[in-house]
Amino acid sequence: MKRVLVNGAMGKMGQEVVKTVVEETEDLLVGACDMKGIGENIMDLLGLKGDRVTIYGDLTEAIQKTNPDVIIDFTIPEVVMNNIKTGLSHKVHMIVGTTGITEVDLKEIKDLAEANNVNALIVPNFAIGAVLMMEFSREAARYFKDVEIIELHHNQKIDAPSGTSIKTAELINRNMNNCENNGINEIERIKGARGGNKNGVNIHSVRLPGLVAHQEVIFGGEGQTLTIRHDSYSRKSFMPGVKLALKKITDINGLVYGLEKIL
Ligand SMILES: NC(=O)C1=CN([C@@H]2O[C@H](COP(=O)(O)OP(=O)(O)OC[C@H]3O[C@@H](n4cnc5c(N)ncnc54)[C@H](OP(=O)(O)O)[C@@H]3O)[C@@H](O)[C@H]2O)C=CC1
Ligand SMILES: O=C(O)C1=N[C@H](C(=O)O)C[C@H](O)C1
Repeated sequence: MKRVLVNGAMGKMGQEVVKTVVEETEDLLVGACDMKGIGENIMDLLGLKGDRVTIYGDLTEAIQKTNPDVIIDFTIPEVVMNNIKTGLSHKVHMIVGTTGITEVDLKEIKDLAEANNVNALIVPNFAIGAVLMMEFSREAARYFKDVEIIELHHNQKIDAPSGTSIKTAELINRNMNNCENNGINEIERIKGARGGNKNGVNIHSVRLPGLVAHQEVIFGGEGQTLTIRHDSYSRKSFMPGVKLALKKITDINGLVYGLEKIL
């Protein structure tokens, strides 16, 4: 049984994770941290049965008061690296779903995890379908020279493009040597109309109420296109991945990036 602290516990993902840890795992929720509900009992707030779990407003204090084995972080890109450093330096394993972690950050996380003899599992997308969509896209990239990504999310999402689309572009780029430029001098009449570009792959971000988390990867070739699409219709789609991460966090060694590595 692991002692679990959820950071960002009152957010959209955090609440779902808290419920899942309490109701669907053998692990023990010992702490919660968020900017909302500080001092309150999250069990009451979310209508859950069990002992009191206080919401702290400061991660260091939460760690000191609750002595967790694992922190699950779903906060915001601006603070996630600080959270990871705080957790690892207190020798707590980190499971991180929050976006905004760069390749440079990953190197720093790896070193810190190893120095403190704890593990960090960084997962851009916990939905198994999304992991497969990324894997299939990486494979398809061997056979096409042109690709664009459309990612679509709920209108409360603060960052763009999504972490998933960035990881997809990185994976595609490893297998596609020629996705940089088709040689046309394009005229972009409205700035941003052609999206942003990561590793030679254009990414277009849609934000609308009604959506949860969706992505299309469209490959183009002569006379044909191949579309690989994944849809998360509810945040429940991420929970099997979170539970798997919780199960495996003590078995991995140092830093692991991506759910596919522990499937
Ligand atoms: N890997 C995956 O599979 C998934 C990843 N995500 C990512 O997870 C992150 C969270 O998403 P979501 O739940 O939708 O976002 P929310 O905005 O709903 O939740 C974030 C929560 O973190 C809180 N928070 C902000 N700063 C801190 C801090 N310093 N310490 C503790 N808590 C803090 C926020 O409080 P307040 O609002 O008061 O600032 C809020 O309650 C995003 O980066 C998102 O992209 C989302 C879904 C799946
Ligand atoms: O903010 C979200 O909702 C999501 N964020 C992650 C991302 O940016 O890729 C994962 C998923 O798409 C949901």
